[in-house]
Amino acid sequence: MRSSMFRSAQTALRSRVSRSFSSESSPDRKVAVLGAAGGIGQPLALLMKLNPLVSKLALYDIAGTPGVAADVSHINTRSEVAGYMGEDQLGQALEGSDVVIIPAGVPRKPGMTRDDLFNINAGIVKSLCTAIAKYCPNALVNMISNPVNSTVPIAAEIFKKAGTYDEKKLFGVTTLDVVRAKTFYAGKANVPVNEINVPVVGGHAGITILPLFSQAMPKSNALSDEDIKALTKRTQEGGTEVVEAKAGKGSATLSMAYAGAVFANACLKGLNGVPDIVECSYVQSSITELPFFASKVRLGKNGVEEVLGLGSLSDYEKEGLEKLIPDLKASIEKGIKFAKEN
Ligand SMILES: NC(=O)c1ccc[n+]([C@@H]2O[C@H](COP(=O)([O-])OP(=O)(O)OC[C@H]3O[C@@H](n4cnc5c(N)ncnc54)[C@H](O)[C@@H]3O)[C@@H](O)[C@H]2O)c1
Ligand SMILES: O=C(O)C[C@H](O)C(=O)O
Repeated sequence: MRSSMFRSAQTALRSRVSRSFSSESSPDRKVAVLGAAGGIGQPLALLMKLNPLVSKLALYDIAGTPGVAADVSHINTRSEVAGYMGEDQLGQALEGSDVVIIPAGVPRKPGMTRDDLFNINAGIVKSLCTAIAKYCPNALVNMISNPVNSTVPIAAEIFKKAGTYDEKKLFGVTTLDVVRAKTFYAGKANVPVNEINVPVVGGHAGITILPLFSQAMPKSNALSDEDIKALTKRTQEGGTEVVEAKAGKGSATLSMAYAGAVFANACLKGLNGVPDIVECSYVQSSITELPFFASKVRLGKNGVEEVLGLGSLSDYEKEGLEKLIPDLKASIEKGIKFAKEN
């Protein structure tokens, strides 16, 4: 009698606990991080381990993942963690993935542009995307490796060649530009940083990064045209600011891991059917003459549900948009050419 009372009390307690951690009842989701032992990869692995929407976390790199995986796996959160090292284990890392995040590749040093990374990173992205097409063709791909303006078109071409391309599932991660725009705007306009929304459109390099401060919410009347120009320039050069401060030790890693985790979380929520998930991302697009463009995107069960338009732009932003088109076009064409020829 007492033991059956004890058992039913235990069952009630267990269901109360599982209700209070509603994530435990959210669907199983596998996330793979490719380049997981790197400067971005490690803190991103940590942040994804903290995400209750993740049930399996696969950490892949060419070296160093057993240690990172062992370390992260001791954290008492939902996901099971496994490390995979070397090409032989790439298939296993990818199989069954819902979201694949790619921060694999070399970072900039002072004096370099993101395009200077093309020669090395294009090849890395090509081989990783070839494996994605084979082992998890339905996964949402979050591309972080630079130059994003070219690596996303490369990925699209590789998937087309493999016959698995779905434009709804390929994303260039430009969230760090949004994170920066919000931080810099809050500092200047003296508004609470956690309430700010600023769309950033275009691409992810120099003048192709176009923050739309005219659409910033909450609005601030305290900013002059000169302030907006300075904020725009700082957002466009945010990556270079970090590269120079790190003085040869790489580029943004911690803020990028945060931004990557924010974007992956949005993808997971969309997959799980949470409504109204909108983030800026560099995706296949028809809102300008360019085949790829970053703008606000509504995320859903299949990835991109809707690519949102640009909204109304200030004259300064219209000018910025016109200027960025040839730059971004050239980077897209370079990526496509590489993928077609290699
Ligand atoms: N999209 C963005 O906003 C953004 C922001 C910051 C950095 N980045 C880019 O992210 C990339 C990574 O930066 P990082 O600072 O982490 O560099 P890092 O050198 O610290 O780490 C890169 C990792 O990639 C791994 N790697 C190399 N080739 C690989 C392969 N074939 N398969 C799997 N892993 C491989 C390396 O072993 C290393 O661990 C760079 O290209 C950088 O420019 C993009
Ligand atoms: O600037 C870089 O090279 C890295 C990244 O693209 C960034 O914006 O921080």
